[in-house]
Formats: sequence, structure tokens, C-alpha cells
Amino acid sequence: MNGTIGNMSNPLRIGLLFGGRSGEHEVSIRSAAAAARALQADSNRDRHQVLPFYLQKDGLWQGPAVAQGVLESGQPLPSDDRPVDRAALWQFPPEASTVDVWFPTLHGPNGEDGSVQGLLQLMQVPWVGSGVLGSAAGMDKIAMKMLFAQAGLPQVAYRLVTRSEVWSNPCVFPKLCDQLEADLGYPCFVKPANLGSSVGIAKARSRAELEAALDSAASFDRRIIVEAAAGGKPREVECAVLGNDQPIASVIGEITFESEFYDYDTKYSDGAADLVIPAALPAPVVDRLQTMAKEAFLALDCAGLARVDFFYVEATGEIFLNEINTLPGFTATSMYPQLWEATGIPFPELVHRLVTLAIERHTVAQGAQ
Ligand SMILES: Nc1ncnc2c1ncn2[C@@H]1O[C@H](COP(=O)(O)OP(=O)(O)OP(=O)(O)O)[C@@H](O)[C@H]1O
Ligand SMILES: C[C@@H](N)C(=O)O
Ligand SMILES: [Mg+2]
Ligand SMILES: [Mg+2]
Repeated sequence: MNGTIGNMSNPLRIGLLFGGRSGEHEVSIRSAAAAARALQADSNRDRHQVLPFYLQKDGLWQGPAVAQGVLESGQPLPSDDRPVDRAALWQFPPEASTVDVWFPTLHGPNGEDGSVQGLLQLMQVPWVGSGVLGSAAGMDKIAMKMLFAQAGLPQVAYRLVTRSEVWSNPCVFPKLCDQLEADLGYPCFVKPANLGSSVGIAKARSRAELEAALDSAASFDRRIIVEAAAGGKPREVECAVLGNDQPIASVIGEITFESEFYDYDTKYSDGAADLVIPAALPAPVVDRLQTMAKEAFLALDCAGLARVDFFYVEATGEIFLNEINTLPGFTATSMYPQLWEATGIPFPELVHRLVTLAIERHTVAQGAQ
């Protein structure tokens, strides 16, 4: 890594972009607060100058004066239900044009899905994380699974369902449920295809639960994925990936919890889940997980960072790749920074490496044009 990127006489202006039109808006504020602290840690003080930008739930941009307050309070700005003035959506805070490198800590739709990445690409500035393709493919669980299948990575059985099938006439819906029962059995997991933090996900153990879960998922997304459950109560293990074309993989972490599955409350309520880092796993399993994590990252053309989530069925030795998150939770207690801390890269060094990787990728992309 080039230690001279950003220095006392010329610190990089980092545009920390958070909030967003997403069900993971609140999580994004927490991730941004932790990233801001790491970017301004003592070892980074001369390297970065942080300019926070807040994307309200209605899509309006707020510059550093307002965004700093949101970061400090941890509370989203209230948004009303009135339609937004379209002209206002085109008004970016003036400080945006002075940013050297963007650092999105946006999670979910309209942020992690390629939309913001497309905007930044048009603006011709470097940004941390994947490009349009990796972001979009990593966000849509159906597209993601198709690419993983193509790369030969092991996954549970799944079916694509569309909102129009769920909210169709009363003759079609029962047939759809019959088919899902026959193909996947119970329990199964019903998920909006484009979301994260388990928002909108339900475990269905019966026909009534399947019907309710499909109806609920359809309220979040046009595309829904229904998955067979990974063997009994599988162990949930995760690997962090860092890099561009030659990514490296972290040690493996495990999540343990008492609840039925790793749902939103379990993820974000203090004490509901424990992270075990490194996970107690046989060395060959660790090797396979790390190899698969890098293969998953490359299969989607990811860049910068990603966290890859797996199920490990101890009784059979099976590993199923669950998903990739191209902008994973980034709070100080989140798995991604903790995995790197345990691998030997402290949080402040991690954010600086991500900034450096963003510049490196931008330089390569510019060179190709
Ligand atoms: N096929 C499955 N078998 C068993 N458990 C599952 C399955 N799919 C999901 N789960 C449970 O639901 C949780 C959330 O699923 P998933 O990781 O796909 O959602 P997400 O919303 O993308 O989460 P995040 O992005 O926060 O990691 C998993 O961690 C696991 O506890
Ligand atoms: C933020 C959440 N989607 C995660 O992957 O951690
Ligand atoms: Mg996810
Ligand atoms: Mg997950």
C-alpha cells in the first residue's frame, strides 16, 4: 500500500455517504459513525478530512452541516409522506464537488445496489467498494445465486417468485404455494430479493406461514426468493474479503444466538447474538470457506470489500454459500471490521486501505478509457 496517499499538507477529502432510501437506513447511520471515527483516528489524522453527506429517507441530500448532526445524534431526520420536489432531488450540496474519494456506508436498495455507484461513475470520482455490476448483482439475491451457480459454488435449493404471482388472482396463488411446498418443503425461508439486515425475511414452517411470508415479502420487493432451509440449525459463519482483482480473505467468524434465526432484532439488539472470532473450525473447513469467499467475490466482479455469509452443517460437513454483502455492516462491533482486526488489520488501517483500493481501481478504470 502507498503510505503517501493523503498526507498532512494534502489530506484526502473523503465524502462519507450514509442514510439512504432503504429499510437499512438506521443501520447505515451506525456504520457511518464508526467509519468516521476510524477515518479520523490518530493514525489517519493527516491522511483524511471527512465530509459527511446524509441521504434522507425521501432521497434529498444533506451536506456536512446537517449530516454531522445526524452522525452525532444517531437519529434519522424525520421525513414526511409528501412527494419530494423533483428539482430538489437534483440539488447536491456544494461540498460534493470537492470530494476526492467517496466512502458509501449505505446498505440495501438505492445505495448498495449499484445506483449510487452509477452516479459516482458518471461523476468520475473514485469510491470505496464495488462498481455497478458487483453492487447490483450482490444486492439481488436471485442474480447473485445465478452467478454463484455458474461459478460452481454450493447453495441451497431456491425458487424465484414475483410480486405479480403473489398478488395474482386466487387461482394462481394456491398453485404457486403447492409448487413451492413440493420443491422446497418446510421449513423454508422467504426473502425480498433486494434487501439486507433480515428486513422482510420470514421462516415458514406451514402453509399458513408461507402464505403470510410471501404476502409480506411482496410488500418490500417485486422479486422474492424462497429457499430451502440449510440442514437443521446450521452454524452461521462469515468471511471478510478485501482487495480488487487479487482479494485476500480474513479469518472466519461465527455468529451464535438463541433465536429461531438471525433476524433483525437478533442482529441489532445488544446481547442477542455473540460473534466468535476466529470460529472454532477444522483447518480444511477454514481453507474451503476462505477460497469460496474469494471465488464469490470474483464471480460478481466485486471490489474493495465484501462479507460472504455461509451455512456450515457440521453433521454432514456441507457448506452452503448463503450470500455476499458488498457494503457490510460497518459499526465498530460489526463482523467485517472485527474479522480484519483479528486478521491483523486494525479498523483505522482498514478504512485507509479501502480508500487506497478505491483510488487504485479508479486509476485502472480511467486508464482503460
Ligand atoms: N436457507 C436458509 N437456511 C437457514 N437459515 C437461513 C436461510 N436463509 C436465511 N437464513 C437465516 O436468515 C438470516 C438472514 O438471511 P440473509 O443473510 O440471506 O439475509 P440478509 O437480509 O441479506 O442479511 P444481512 O445482509 O444482514 O447479512 C441468516 O443469517 C439465517 O439466520
Ligand atoms: C448491513 C447488513 N446488510 C450486513 O450485511 O451486515
Ligand atoms: Mg445480505
Ligand atoms: Mg446475511
